[in-house]
Amino acid sequence: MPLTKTSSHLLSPQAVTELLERRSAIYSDRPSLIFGGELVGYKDTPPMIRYGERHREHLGQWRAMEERHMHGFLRDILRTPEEFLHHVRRVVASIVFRGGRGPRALSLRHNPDLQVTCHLSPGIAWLTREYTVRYIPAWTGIGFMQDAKRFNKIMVAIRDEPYDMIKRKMAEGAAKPSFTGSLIERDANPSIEQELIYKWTSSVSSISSFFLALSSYTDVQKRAQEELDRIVGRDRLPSLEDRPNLPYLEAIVQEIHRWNPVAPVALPHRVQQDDVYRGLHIPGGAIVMANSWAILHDEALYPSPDKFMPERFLGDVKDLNPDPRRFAFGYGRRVCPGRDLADDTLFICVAMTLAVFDLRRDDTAVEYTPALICHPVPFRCSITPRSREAQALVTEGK
Ligand code: HEM
Repeated sequence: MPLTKTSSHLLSPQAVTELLERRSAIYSDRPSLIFGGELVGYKDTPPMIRYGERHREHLGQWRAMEERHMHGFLRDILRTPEEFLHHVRRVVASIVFRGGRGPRALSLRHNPDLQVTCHLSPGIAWLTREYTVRYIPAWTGIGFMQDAKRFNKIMVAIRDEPYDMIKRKMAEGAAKPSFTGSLIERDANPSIEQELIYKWTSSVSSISSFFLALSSYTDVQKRAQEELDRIVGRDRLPSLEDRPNLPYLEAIVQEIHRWNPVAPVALPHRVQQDDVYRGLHIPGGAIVMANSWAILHDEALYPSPDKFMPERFLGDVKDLNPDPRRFAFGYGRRVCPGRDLADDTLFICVAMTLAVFDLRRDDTAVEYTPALICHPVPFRCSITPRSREAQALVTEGK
């Protein structure tokens, strides 16, 4: 564990558990990020605010709404399968901040900058101590300052537009049920709710990974479809209630969280006072990064870590293959409050999609954008209905 005044990298489950979880009272602050925080506009979002400034709320259960949106997603895919990545973005946006689907989600269509977080390469986002960068005007033409200005504009639009629309509709009594709407109802103070929407890109990434993995590993796909046919049958779509009876699908969801984690180094934690871990002095103010990717790809914990192998979670070997959700959603008091929503959304997407579609890819390349939040590089994937009956389930809906 290399330690410096400014940053420490935790590479083992023991270190993240001991420091970020057991000692979370002092390891839950965030450092201030100049580029990714202030300049781009993430500064006052829940992931970036200093510890103790605001209280987080846990997300509620949204099963029926998730299933309804996911069914709409299947219809979209049936109509224009080649646009599946766009449909993924829209369904996640719909689940997080709107009950209905319509022009606002569509207005973001084909906007490459939507993947704003992809561009926050760790190198740039880590300009935490370079306070001078804040004062370099964009007109100097220095690349990242222009990027910051452009990203900031998009961030403000992504942040404010859907939220303002839901608020307006609620005032008119015309709002459909949505996650954001329910939060507004509970607390009229907009700060937390408004900003929760930032994170929906994380779920987009994990659902895109599902399409990438399952279209490449067709043997996994076949086994999942066999389980779905046996347990759910072919005359209805699966629901979240089926989840406990679908262990192989559950294992696929875990493997997606592990294989290419959305947030490979989680988000930085800042220790608030001097501390000692295994004889090492950790100075107050140090930035502590948990390298979740390294843990989730540790050969000693997950044998053949680069392979997409859901069956690793079906065995019961002590100390092997721990549930990756322990690491993929972050740590201690800053753990992701959207984890249940995100995990359910991923499960129902995997189950419904595989129940009715076959996925196939000729290309086997697996490439991700290097960033704080990683996405698969856009790829092609053929998506076809499994049968006439499956197609009818999508169009008629049961
Ligand atoms: C697969 C999907 C997702 C993954 C893998 C994920 C992962 C993470 C990670 C690693 C963190 C940092 C935790 C830490 O600092 O230790 C985080 C924070 C956060 N996530 Fe998620 N997330 C996902 C989806 C969501 C969704 C759908 C929402 C909201 C609707 C959400 C809301 C948040 C918020 C508000 C924080 C900041 C918490 C804090 O700093 O106290 N996330 N997430």
